Amino acid sequence: MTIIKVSDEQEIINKLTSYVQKISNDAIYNRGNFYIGLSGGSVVKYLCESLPKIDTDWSKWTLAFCDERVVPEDSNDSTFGTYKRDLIPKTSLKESQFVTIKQGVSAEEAAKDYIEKLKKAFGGDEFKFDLLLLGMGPDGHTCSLFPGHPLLTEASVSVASITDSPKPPPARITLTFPVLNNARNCIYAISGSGKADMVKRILKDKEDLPAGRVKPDGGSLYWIVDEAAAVHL
Ligand SMILES: O=C(O)[C@H](O)[C@@H](O)[C@H](O)[C@H](O)COP(=O)(O)O
Repeated sequence: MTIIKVSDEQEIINKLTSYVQKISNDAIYNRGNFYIGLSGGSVVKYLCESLPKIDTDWSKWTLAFCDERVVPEDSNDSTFGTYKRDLIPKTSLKESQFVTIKQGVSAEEAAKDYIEKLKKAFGGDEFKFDLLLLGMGPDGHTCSLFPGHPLLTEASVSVASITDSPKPPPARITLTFPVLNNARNCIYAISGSGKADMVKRILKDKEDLPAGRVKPDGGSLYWIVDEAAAVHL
């Protein structure tokens, strides 16, 4: 694991630009494509600033979601909806390059459908992402994997549904830990004093919290943390 302390959010954005550029171009050079998993929350604004600065072959990108809210795409709560509005226009990405959730169905149905969509995208049932971009909530959750929730030990499915998310909206789908820990690279982008306690508990005290359970087998893990969030490290 590599902890990268930066001064502020702008530096988080700059670091994301350089890391995602290197990882994406390595993937495209070595395998001809790049599979990235996107999160919601504050990481969205970082990525909508950093990704358009990248020099890459956008046509080789497949973009999926580490988790997604089960809401209409035009809802302000839709993670894809936000990337569609704030990222796509700044790049040559097409909507069809995004693996999006089925609309108008239950969270359970959306999760099952998402597995089928990922199988098509990856050409098989091993979902090995080149990069997952992750956030962490103040309670130590990541994706839609929350402390004390039964999904923390879910390993029989790659994508699970939740209808009691402590973070609204309640209905979501989420990648499960076997997929997260099968990634080649995972990057957390974390900022603000509101995360400082949890950053300390996970990175310094080694407490067992969901965001700390992301340890990609044979992959690389980076925590990009600004000064305010890293104050106790
Ligand atoms: O859809 C979501 O809500 C996210 O995927 C979620 O896991 C997010 O990354 C964390 O809640 C951190 O969000 P903040 O960075 O906004 O605190």
